Amino acid sequence: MTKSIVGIIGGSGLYDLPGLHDARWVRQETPWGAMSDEVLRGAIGDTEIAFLPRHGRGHRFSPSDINYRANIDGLKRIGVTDVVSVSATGSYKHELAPGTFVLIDQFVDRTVKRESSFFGAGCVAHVPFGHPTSPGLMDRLQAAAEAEQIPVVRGGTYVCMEGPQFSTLAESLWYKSAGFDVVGMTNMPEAKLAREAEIPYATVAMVTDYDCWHPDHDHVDVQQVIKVLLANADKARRLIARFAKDFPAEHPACPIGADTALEFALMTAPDKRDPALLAKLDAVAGRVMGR
Ligand SMILES: CSC[C@H]1O[C@H](OP(=O)(O)O)[C@H](O)[C@@H]1O
Ligand SMILES: Nc1ncnc2[nH]cnc12
Repeated sequence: MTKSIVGIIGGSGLYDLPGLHDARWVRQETPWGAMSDEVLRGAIGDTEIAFLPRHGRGHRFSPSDINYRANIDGLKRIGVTDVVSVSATGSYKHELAPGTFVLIDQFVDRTVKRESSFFGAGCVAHVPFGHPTSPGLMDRLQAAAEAEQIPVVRGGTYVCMEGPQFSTLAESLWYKSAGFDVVGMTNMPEAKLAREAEIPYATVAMVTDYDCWHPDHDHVDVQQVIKVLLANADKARRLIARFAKDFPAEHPACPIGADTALEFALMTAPDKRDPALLAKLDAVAGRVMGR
């Protein structure tokens, strides 16, 4: 049996998680460098929680500067079995108005300058990623939302741009015409790395604006984003608290096998693997090393 530890990665506007018992901020070292911040450890009900503010307390890291590998590796070292990301996003759909929560089921990665894999020269791996978020976690988030009477939209495509500037009008119209639902700057490569680390991942996207395509909203600015974030932060915390409280003590197997993603993924022959890289992969790939 693997004991559940629920990881929450808080995005813009969500830099702590009040209401944890036995709460303490804990520093976690990783071979990939520094995490965005210390991790807030504690519990909600009987469920152990590890909360990480993605941009660091005080919002110190821009989306391109976040050390996503350190963040995911650090959570893995702590024993986190499942991760929920809470993220601010722009919307490409009239019906996904500011204040709407969307459970993301697909991503499009438009980032260009981020380390997006733990693997590479010396140990090559290809994990399946057709379904990047875990339907098991989405079911539980949906149930938590229903219990808290928080409306959520199930399913949506999140396009991840590099930023930090918001989109041009041409980009915004392009993403909208492609059928994407929301835009953000952070969930890639985070979700890819979680999959490589065999941690089921889900995203609650909080719509904060209509980006710049909307005829009544000429451009997006941070002030407007923060206003919507603050108005919805309480709702997000209630959703997370209920989700965590109802989470099973034993890690529930991911229905799409995100927690065994490395099973057939390693390509490099055992005798050709680079010992230095293997040493760094002890947490992420320890389960399958030596095969
Ligand atoms: C403050 S608006 C732009 C900022 O917010 C989102 O971050 P997160 O996903 O961590 O909530 C977006 O991706 C940008 O980083
Ligand atoms: N319009 C937008 N574009 C990119 N990231 C965002 N985060 C919140 N709103 C956003």
